[in-house]
Amino acid sequence: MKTALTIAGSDSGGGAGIQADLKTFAAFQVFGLSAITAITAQNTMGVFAVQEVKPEIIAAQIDCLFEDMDIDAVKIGMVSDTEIIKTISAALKRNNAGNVVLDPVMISKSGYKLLKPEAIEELIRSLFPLAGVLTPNLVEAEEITGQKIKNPDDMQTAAEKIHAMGVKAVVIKGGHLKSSPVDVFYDGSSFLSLRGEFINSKNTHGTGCTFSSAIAACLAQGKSLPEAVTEAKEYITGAIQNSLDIGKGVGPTHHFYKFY
Ligand SMILES: Nc1ncnc2c1ncn2[C@@H]1O[C@H](COP(=O)(O)OP(=O)(O)O)[C@@H](O)[C@H]1O
Ligand SMILES: Cc1ncc(COP(=O)(O)O)c(N)n1
Repeated sequence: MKTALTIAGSDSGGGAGIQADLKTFAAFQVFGLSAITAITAQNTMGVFAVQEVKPEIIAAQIDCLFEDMDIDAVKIGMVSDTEIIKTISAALKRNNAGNVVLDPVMISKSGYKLLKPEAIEELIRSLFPLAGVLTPNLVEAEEITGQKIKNPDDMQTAAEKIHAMGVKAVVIKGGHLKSSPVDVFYDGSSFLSLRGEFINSKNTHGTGCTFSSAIAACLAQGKSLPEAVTEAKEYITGAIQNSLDIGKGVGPTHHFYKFY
């Protein structure tokens, strides 16, 4: 069986973070591994507390997995601060990690800062060069490029700017667009528009985590990057269409909608 590692924060509410990533890997029948960067006290209403994991424990989780197993893909989510980012970058380099999907998680849907603003520069410096693909949402792409993004044309310009910053490929997610959510993929040579219908659901907690993990699972299975992003878009669309009315706030998507 193929394996995928998620390096991310724990969401006690189960809809985002490590929990969403492992469920997604399982839905793709890829064996999931995890290195937890932070523990959040979180539910569908918000994030109430965060405890970051010590950098040496994060490094130990990553090292012991690579020492023991072949890891077919890596997804990176919440990375909190500069020290943690440097630690993850060094660990991935010394273990020659491949198929790295970097989701530059900055702010939760409920408005909590999951990345310290001063750490964005380090994220660009240390993790962008290791990423096979970066998956920012509109707000994150605006933060990274310093430009406003209002429509698919702006998304293409932003994708070119981000590619020039040293990532091999980028898919800018359009879930926050006013119009139908189109995601724009760019790998330095061609663009791909991943079109979707707007699904009128309040339960979209963890959509970005689920999408990036689905890309990692497809890469672990040996699919090409364009195939992986296309299949991940199909999967997240189905997961939102079948999303779950669990909790009082923004509920989770249904990771196992293909099975039950
Ligand atoms: N209401 C929606 N209807 C259809 N697709 C959506 C909707 N919300 C998000 N998506 C899709 O889910 C994926 C995650 O996007 P987004 O919600 O923008 O990420 P994030 O969780 O990082 O903010 C993208 O493929 C996006 O197009
Ligand atoms: C641990 C963790 N990682 C990522 C997210 C982002 O997910 P969302 O944007 O849906 O709040 C989150 N809320 N919690």
